[in-house]
Amino acid sequence: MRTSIATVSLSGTLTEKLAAAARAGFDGVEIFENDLIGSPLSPEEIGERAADLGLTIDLFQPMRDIEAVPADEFARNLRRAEHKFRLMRRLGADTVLVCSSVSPYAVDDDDLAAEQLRRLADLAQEAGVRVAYEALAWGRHVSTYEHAWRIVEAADHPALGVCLDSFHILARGSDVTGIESIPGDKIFFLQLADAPQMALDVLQWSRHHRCFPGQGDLDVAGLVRAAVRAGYDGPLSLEVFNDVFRQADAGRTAVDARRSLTLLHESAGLTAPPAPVVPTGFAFVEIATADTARIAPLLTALGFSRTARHAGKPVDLWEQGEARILLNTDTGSHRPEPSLTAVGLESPDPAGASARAESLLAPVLPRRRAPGDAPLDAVAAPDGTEFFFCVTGRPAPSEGEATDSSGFAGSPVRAGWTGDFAPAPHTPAPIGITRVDHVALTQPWHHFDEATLFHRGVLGLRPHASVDLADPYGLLRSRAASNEDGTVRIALGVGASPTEDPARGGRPQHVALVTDDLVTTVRRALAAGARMLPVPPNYYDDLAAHHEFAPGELETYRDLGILYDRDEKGEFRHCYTVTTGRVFFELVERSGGYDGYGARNAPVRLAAQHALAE
Ligand SMILES: O=C(O)c1ccc(O)c(O)c1
Ligand SMILES: [Mg+2]
Repeated sequence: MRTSIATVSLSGTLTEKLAAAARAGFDGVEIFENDLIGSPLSPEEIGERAADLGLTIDLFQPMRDIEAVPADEFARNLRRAEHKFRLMRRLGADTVLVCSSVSPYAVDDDDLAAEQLRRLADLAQEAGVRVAYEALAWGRHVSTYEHAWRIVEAADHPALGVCLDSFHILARGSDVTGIESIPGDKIFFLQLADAPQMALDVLQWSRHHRCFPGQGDLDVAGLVRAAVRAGYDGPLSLEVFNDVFRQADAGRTAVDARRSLTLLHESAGLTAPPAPVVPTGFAFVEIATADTARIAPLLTALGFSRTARHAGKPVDLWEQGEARILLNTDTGSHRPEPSLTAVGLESPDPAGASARAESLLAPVLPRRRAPGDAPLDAVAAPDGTEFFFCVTGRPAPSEGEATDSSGFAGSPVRAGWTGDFAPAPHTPAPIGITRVDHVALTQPWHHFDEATLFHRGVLGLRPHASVDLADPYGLLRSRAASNEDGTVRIALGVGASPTEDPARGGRPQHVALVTDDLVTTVRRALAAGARMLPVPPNYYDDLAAHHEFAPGELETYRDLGILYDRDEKGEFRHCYTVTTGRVFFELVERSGGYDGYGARNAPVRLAAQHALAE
């Protein structure tokens, strides 16, 4: 279906908003009156600008407090409407949105509302425009779509229909199946917005916390399906009032919005992008550092060995079990401190994953690869982290196929990305780490919703509930996304962080590593010289109040700085290294199907990191 976006959803001047919407691939826009009033361009010039950009003006809005008012008030409203209808002709907009009245003069009289809307529609018809009546969830007497439709049906005028807005409908918990009994040609417009579930006054909720479909908790796709079944064939238009988007870069927001609509088309059973490809594990985590000496000793103490070096680039592969870390010293001058720059995801279909990413407007990265390297498909996430779709340990090609000088088969059938690496002599000294558990990526505060949608839509992960974690200097919001069996887990965090140091390039990220026996692994790490994060004794007093431990168990945890959590399924033991540059490591032991991340311990960890950074 055609796509549209309300100018209120984007930041900037009207011309900036139009340009951003067009660049992101929208077909049309809803023009908010305030954007027009504040523009130096005449209505004709705005219409021309939109047309030059290939955008239609699908809606002009809003007109307020029109209906069910005393006669003298209504006469003034008609005068105002006449003026606006002329403006719409100059602009080239043929539909106007009329919100249900919030006026103190409005009376609870459906017959009067229908009669006055009919007279408004007469005037609109003369001016060659149509009126779409929308029930605001906080309308004085009309606050549901069913009620708005009863009035429109009674008015029975060809230039009068309803505007359905998913926020107003779903925020009130209305049943959307009633939409199917509205004739499709009387649904003049469909506005779409999602929102996180909040126990908030509905007006405040609507004006500040709307988000793009797929970023909140409302079933926007179900509503779209109902409207399509009713026969609606107009644009799917995003109308998102959001404090963050009002400040963010309009170009980026428009791309995020357009991605949301593509995913909405998919979940509503309309057109679908290439199918999602769910990753099946971590292939590698890449840390960039100008100087490997900054991080190599820690990796060694954690039991990693440098097993291979890239044939053509200054990149070392460090391995232990199935945990693989790339140390990349090709950082340029802007990233001297160790930082987490890329994640390799095991993909059953890298080309398919890349095709989906591209159709969802994810920035597909230039290959920057030498001829002969294994092809790697990669995209940039909203925080700049590069995600590679790869296959590790692809079976060696059969006898007789061409091999290159390194002994590996030539492209395209070669041993996956590891085929680009030449083995390095090493003596393994593992300490029990088996694989990567999760990667924690801190997000720029104004890209959190975008990042959630990206990880779900582009990477094929399922987002979990968002949790708020107390930090001595603020609140950290964290939201994990994972595949079904938990072999890929990414924790997205945003908010103040005690160890944030802009001079070092931002907040720390971390890599969590799995061990089946944390106590033994930590002892070995400490013996090998790893510096672990000290945990205050008060934490263990508190732990003793909450749980019973075997004799000596709690003391062991206290000695080693191990944190503990339990859920209905199992137990979680974890601890942290100190931070190096922008990176630290977590060691985790999950047992019995524990599915969380130790959220209750996060405030202690954040405080401990802060204490150390002082
Ligand atoms: O918040 C408002 O006033 C408002 C205005 C126009 C809309 O379409 C809407 O959904 C809300
Ligand atoms: Mg609306």
